[in-house]
Amino acid sequence: MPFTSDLRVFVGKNVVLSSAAPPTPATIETSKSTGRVTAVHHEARPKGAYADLVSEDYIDAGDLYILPGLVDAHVHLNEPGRTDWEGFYTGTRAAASGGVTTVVDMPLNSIPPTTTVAHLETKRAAAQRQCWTDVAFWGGVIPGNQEHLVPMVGAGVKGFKCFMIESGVEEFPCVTEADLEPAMEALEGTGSTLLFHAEFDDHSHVPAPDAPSDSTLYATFLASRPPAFETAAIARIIRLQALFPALRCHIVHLSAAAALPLIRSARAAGAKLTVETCFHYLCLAAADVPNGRPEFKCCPPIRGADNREALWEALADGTIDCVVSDHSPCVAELKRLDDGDIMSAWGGISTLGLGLSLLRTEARRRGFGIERVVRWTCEATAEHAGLQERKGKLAVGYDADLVLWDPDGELTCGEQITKETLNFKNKLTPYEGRTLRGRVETTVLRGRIVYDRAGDVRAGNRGTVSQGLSAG
Ligand SMILES: NC(=O)NC(NC(N)=O)C(=O)[O-]
Ligand SMILES: [Zn+2]
Ligand SMILES: [Zn+2]
Repeated sequence: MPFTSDLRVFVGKNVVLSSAAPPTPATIETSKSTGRVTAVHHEARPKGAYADLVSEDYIDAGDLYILPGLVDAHVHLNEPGRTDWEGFYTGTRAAASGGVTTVVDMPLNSIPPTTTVAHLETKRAAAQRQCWTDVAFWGGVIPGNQEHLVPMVGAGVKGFKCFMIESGVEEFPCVTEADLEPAMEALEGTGSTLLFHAEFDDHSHVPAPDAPSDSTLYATFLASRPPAFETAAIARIIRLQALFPALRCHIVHLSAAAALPLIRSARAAGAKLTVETCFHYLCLAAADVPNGRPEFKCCPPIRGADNREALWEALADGTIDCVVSDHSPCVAELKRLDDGDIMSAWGGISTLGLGLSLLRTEARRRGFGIERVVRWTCEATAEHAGLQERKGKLAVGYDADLVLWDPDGELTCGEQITKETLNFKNKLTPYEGRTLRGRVETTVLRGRIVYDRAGDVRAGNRGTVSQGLSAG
């Protein structure tokens, strides 16, 4: 009987179930009560095969592709404390509008930062009933919080971020090796992961005598955070990791291609080292950054076009595991839009909800199929965040998190006046005015529509907040 059926079916001609195969016809059966995938058939079954179902439970994607929902493993939602920069409601809504069904929140920029179990609970409480996606949390390692780390693992954080250079917010100081060693020792046996903001100024870098000094020039900022900061940090990480080989170490937001040989040789020697880069390092280049535009400021910086292409090669060969947004917004005043002072502006780029279209646009130009994009933004990020048993692909037992996606649809990022496609809170982004190819039409979280481009986000279909080892 239709009214008693627990079944909801998604059917498509072009379905990417995982990165293992290019788009193929498929039928995905889901349970409305559990929100999970219950069966996958490798054919597009007609409505007649499900005669009992009411039409809203038989969703035919037609010419749209069906992809797994993205897992964005690096997002700063900043609530509580800096909710005017971004919050759970607006941030996850922006995520859902871009096909992201899970975000993993960074431990800093909120007040308090996620550095104790009590602070984690404060953040979870703030997130309740606000989220359009599933949300999980990274913890933080700061000087002096080492006794809080193992309890935070027990409370469900997916790993820990630390900084090797100042973070930009005083509540989240950077660590020295003296802080790191006990933290790594404490974490080594837990199965957790340590994430490094890998920039370190060992003062070996001497600025060129003709280095620019005008603080509105992008070149001034670029010269102030050279690749040597990243290579020095990564060399230290590799050296430290050798002391704690069972602890997986992860480099967040890699920008400098100069560090790739170090990473390759450490991995070849068996180091448990993983790496992410960001949409902006793959889609932008220093020469395209206008002066006086701090929307393009992030740390480490966007470098040259050759560097960008070397990052693509490293993605292709698996040296870089995954791609994330590092959505780290702030209010307009701190971006110094009034005077364009990039040196004083907040470092962080806003991208949440644009990543799939951005990466697809650039990947296609380089000959990569959509299944590779699924690898880098769904599967590998789910693995990195320890969510790979429920998230990142469409298979029996997995959450029914999926995206109906138009490969040819145009997405214009924020027209000057309406900025209507930018769903995050502070509508400042380096992509403003760009037209991308590939557009999310509908986002489904655990079998329920949470975003529909035509109808916008539907009230009442909210995500839930992670309480434990899965995002849900
Ligand atoms: N305090 C921050 O949010 N920093 C972030 N800022 C960037 N990436 O510019 C980051 O992840 O390091
Ligand atoms: Zn960072
Ligand atoms: Zn970040």
